[in-house]
Amino acid sequence: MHTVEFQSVSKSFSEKSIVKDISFSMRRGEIFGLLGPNGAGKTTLIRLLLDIIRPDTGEINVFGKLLNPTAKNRIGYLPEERGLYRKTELLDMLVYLAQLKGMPKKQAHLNAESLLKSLDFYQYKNKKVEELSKGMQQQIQFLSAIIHDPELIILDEPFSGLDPVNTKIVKTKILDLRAAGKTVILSTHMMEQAQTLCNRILMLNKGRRVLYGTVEEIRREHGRNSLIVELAEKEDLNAIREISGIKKITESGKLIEIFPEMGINAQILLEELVRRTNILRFEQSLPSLNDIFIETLESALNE
Ligand SMILES: Nc1ncnc2c1ncn2[C@@H]1O[C@H](COP(=O)(O)OP(=O)(O)OP(=O)(O)O)[C@@H](O)[C@H]1O
Repeated sequence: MHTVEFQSVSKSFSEKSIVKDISFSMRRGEIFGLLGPNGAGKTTLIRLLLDIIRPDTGEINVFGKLLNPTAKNRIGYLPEERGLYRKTELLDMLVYLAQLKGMPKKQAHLNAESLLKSLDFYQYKNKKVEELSKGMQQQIQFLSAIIHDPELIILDEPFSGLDPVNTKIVKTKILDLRAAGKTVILSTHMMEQAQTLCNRILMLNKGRRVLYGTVEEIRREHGRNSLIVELAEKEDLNAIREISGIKKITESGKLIEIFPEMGINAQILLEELVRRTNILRFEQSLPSLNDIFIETLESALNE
């Protein structure tokens, strides 16, 4: 069973098509990246998923069924526009939010205490939200999205406004959620975070699906099919030049990058290299998600 499944979903506002025939599915226990430039339709897609707006056509299933009020209590949402009860004390607010999602008060209390402790915020439990720094408020907002122990957690730009230390803390929390079998949707413009955290991604551009798959698959598909090799001895470079099927070799210090000719598999080339030279290290050169993001948008511009 998929945690979330969109089948040919489309949505227009005032006859302007915003989400165009989108299909994808999400598995339990994965971090799913929702990527795309400003205005691509990511928030609209999240609103569709949360049943805040309805699709014009297509079907959305959550936890294997059409979205219903019980399912909504199993979802946690950190919206892009933040909003907390500023005059309320931390612990009380978290308990209240969990109860709103159907959790009994006693359990809500236990959860709130445990989460506050996990971020080392327990000492602030009786502070009002407005007395906290912006970064702390941001983290409290994150906690308020998971206070009721949801199975599906939607995080819209969870790192915005956080310094590197707090970014790391939130990142660790997201990984903990995945380890606990939760499904996490991460909508972000921070490609580095998406690359390291996400199992799979969906990238939208102008409401259309332009990339979809595992990060690994997508990086390989967009790979340059080149090899980066560290040689024990520089003289080996001459031996490499004698290998047929190599289009180009570039050098950068101890590392060389070898570009095979069209139709030549990098793996076969590697076997030849190992036979003829003393290789200390090799890796297949893969583009970053950031490079792929830019390349995909640029090629869409030229269409
Ligand atoms: N309720 C609405 N009525 C009319 N147009 C809307 C509505 N909601 C969204 N849009 C339009 O849909 C498009 C996609 O917006 P959306 O907020 O989904 O993009 P996004 O990918 O989340 O962007 P960002 O990264 O900037 O947050 C935008 O052009 C926006 O103006």
